[in-house]
Amino acid sequence: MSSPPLALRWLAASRPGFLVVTLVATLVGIGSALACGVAPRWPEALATVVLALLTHAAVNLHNDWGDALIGSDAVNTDRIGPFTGGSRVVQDGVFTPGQLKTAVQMLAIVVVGGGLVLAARAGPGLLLVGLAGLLLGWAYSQPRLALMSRGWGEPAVAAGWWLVVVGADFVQRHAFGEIAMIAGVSPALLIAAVLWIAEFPDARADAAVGKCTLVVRLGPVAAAWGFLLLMLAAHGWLLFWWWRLWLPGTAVQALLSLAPGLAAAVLLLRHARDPARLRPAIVLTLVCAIAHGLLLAGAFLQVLMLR
Ligand SMILES: CC(C)=CCC/C(C)=C/CC/C(C)=C/CC/C(C)=C/CC/C(C)=C/CC/C(C)=C/CC/C(C)=C/CC/C(C)=C/COP(=O)(O)OP(=O)(O)O
Repeated sequence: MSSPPLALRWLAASRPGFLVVTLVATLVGIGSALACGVAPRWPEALATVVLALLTHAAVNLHNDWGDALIGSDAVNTDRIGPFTGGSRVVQDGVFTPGQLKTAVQMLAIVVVGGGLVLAARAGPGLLLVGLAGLLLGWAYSQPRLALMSRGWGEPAVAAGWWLVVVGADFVQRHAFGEIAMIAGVSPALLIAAVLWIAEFPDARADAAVGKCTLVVRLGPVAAAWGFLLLMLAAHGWLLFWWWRLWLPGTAVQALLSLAPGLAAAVLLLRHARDPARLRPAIVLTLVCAIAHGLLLAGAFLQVLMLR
């Protein structure tokens, strides 16, 4: 059987399904600025979305490179594809680790170049955001720093996607926006929840190669309760700031994502020790994170339309 075209192979390696969370995070950031009355800058908004997606793709390829080096994906026989255990492009012989590294470097050049152009227009604050985000994405999988192996991977993921919301808002506003800083927290925590639940099927392989994620460190039962806590914290955060009138009245609709989130938590608590049965819970967590971001972005859009 002939293999798919090169472009499609690279697209598959970037794990396109997960890129949706980045698209949604940029929409939350752009929305928060526009809802505050900032006049839209559409070319910059488009550049924000494209650069953020390229950054996420680079981080995913870099992670496949890092996982290939430490061997976690190679020994992983429990993965629930396509959600856990990496893209497997190295293990399936599609690309070598060297090719992944070159692709990451090329994407990094494009992202830094594009980011500098955006920063020249929006202000130097974007350099801070961009640098912090790129460092987090790199340090997560870089074998010497390996945040993912030290129990720092989950906070790094939350921080990375919080920066996406704050950065997308900054590009529109040309300043740091408090609303984006507040609104970015719940989507960021829910994206960390996606990583958290995906660590359950991978835990055996991760532990075998010393990739001590929080799920490996806590063990399945405590980690399942931790997941529930994360769900409640994300939605509780939104409720708190909505109650304090910092978020628009329409933002309360984003609490609807608690339904799939709680369903995922119940399934996880039931099957924490039997991760092969977690596919529905992983899908529900993804639905929760994406729905939450879309409902929040939609809430900002409604404010704009009511003006
Ligand atoms: C030199 C200099 C100052 C440069 C700065 C240039 C600059 C301004 C760049 C910014 C460019 C951009 C994107 C501008 C647009 C405005 C935005 C959106 C700014 C945000 C800035 C930014 C770069 C944010 C990056 C955020 C991200 C996505 C960070 C990554 C976080 C992170 C640790 C992710 C890990 C995810 C992975 C791969 C998880 C899988 O892990 P694993 O457990 O191994 O699972 P599996 O086994 O399944 O593989």
